[in-house]
Amino acid sequence: IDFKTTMANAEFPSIFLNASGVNCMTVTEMDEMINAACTGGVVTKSATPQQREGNPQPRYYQLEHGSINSMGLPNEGFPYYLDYVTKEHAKPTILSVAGLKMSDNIELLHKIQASDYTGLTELNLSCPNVIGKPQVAYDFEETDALLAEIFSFYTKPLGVKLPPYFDLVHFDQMATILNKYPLTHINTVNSVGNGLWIDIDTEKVVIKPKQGFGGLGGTMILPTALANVRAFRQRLNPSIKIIGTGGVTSGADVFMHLLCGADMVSVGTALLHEGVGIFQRLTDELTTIMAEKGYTSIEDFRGKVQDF
Ligand SMILES: CC(C)(C)CCc1c(C(=O)O)[nH]c(=O)[nH]c1=O
Repeated sequence: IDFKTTMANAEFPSIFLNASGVNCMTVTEMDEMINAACTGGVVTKSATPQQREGNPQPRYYQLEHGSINSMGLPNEGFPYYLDYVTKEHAKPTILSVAGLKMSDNIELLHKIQASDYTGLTELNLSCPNVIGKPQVAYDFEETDALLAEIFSFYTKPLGVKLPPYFDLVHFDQMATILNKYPLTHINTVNSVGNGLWIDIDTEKVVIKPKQGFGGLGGTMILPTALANVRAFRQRLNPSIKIIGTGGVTSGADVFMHLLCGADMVSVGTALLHEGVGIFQRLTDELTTIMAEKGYTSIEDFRGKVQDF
């Protein structure tokens, strides 16, 4: 079965990607993603202007049904990732960027615009905002202003990474804003923000940063991820593609993301646990489901989830 997907000027040989942050910090990890079977390419760790150590450890913890993290944007710095994605690779790259403040985002996109990189870029809108205001993606005016400024000069393929929303009116408000801009895609969802887990033997939280508050990933966020993929597919211009992220551990989960309208599917927590072999397994499991249902192409069912 042909799992090839085109987004903007990039042809991905498979629908599968890593979720930014997992298996994409170094050249070695990014090359491993590209060279692995059944991957469509690689998404870089969100790059900040300078290299960052990130938060003190423990900053990631595996739960029974997922994960919690407060990594703090550890990364090798923007030049490292721009250099990597500008080189030739066997599969497409998506350069993820995250400013620590508004001016960082503008500065990074000016640099990409001026660079030789012609591939896709993804702006992580979970980036922090001014103190006292929520992350940018939860500040609709700020998101609108940021995208307006970016698209006043940026002409290369650009998508945004979104946190989950939990109110139908927020889906309406965010989609109204996103539909104003020539985005290649959205990537939804980022981790479910500020969860908390406790080790009852020690009665302590399980990660050190932020008094134990961290983003949730894995199986437990799949219903939230599916809702966000479907809600935005229903609301966004068809020209804006969707990378479905969140809670994928099986071919059935991939099938649900695709039924909700995802064009590509990325894997985070399960990739960290299983390694890049997971992409062959997901491909095999999805192929089996499609064969059982008599589907010969993803177009036979993409976005066709039915109401009850
Ligand atoms: C949460 C931020 C540190 C502002 C952005 C980076 C990021 C992180 C991280 O580096 O802590 N973890 C996530 O699950 N998603 C993210 O987007």
